[in-house]
Amino acid sequence: MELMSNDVHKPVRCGTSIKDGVDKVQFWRVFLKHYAHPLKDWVHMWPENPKDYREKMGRYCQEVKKVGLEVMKAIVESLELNPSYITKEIEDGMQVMAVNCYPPCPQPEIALGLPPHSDYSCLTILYQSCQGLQIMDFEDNTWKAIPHIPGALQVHVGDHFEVLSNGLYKSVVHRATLNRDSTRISLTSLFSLGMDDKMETAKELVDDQNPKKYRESSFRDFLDFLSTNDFSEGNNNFIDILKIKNYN
Ligand SMILES: O=C(O)CCC(=O)C(=O)O
Ligand SMILES: [Fe+2]
Repeated sequence: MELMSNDVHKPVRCGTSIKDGVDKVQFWRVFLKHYAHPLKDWVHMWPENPKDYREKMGRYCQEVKKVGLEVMKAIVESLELNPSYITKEIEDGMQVMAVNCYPPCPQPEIALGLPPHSDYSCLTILYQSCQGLQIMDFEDNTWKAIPHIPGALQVHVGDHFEVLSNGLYKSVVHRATLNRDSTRISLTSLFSLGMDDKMETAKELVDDQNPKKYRESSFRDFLDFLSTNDFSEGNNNFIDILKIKNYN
């Protein structure tokens, strides 16, 4: 498998778990990840099999990007920021597509497909083929299963919108659970600014009463974090290293 790689900086790669053979704890997942925007820059690097993969996934990526942009613009507007605020950077930004496959697991109660985490993105749009996604409800600190509704897409705020909004929006903590008898597939589309564009808290949302709560960071900063973070050692969230301690 020529695309197998633990190098998280590769624009197209597949693997098992998160960094198989590197992390101490392994997760019950096989995945393919690839960049998707602008499509023409990346599509030739995607798998050639199945034969219609590039065409169908290309279409999905372009359509889901349109939905993502609408939602992201609405969030920026809800923060009462100028509508043109970072819109161009978001439009031109990165789109990463993760195709996750979780095979049937003989002991689903003692394993996970993915550990609890929040996404680094501004926004994530997820499709699941059957139930398995859970989100942490901080009202009562319990996991809530996201029901499988055919054709429905799940939308998550990611770390970079938590940073932009100075914590008015919180990134969604989620995990992937497993099924005993069936394979589960999810398609995760992550939208962020460009590779080296720093996401920072909107200046309009910072004043004496509301000090800046987060450090700025880019998608590349996240990848550097991912390449060294061991998900078995607890403190796994990118957002936690962005938090300015006195204010969080
Ligand atoms: O498979 C799922 O439901 C979750 C996938 C996910 O969290 C991710 O790809 O970041
Ligand atoms: Fe995720």
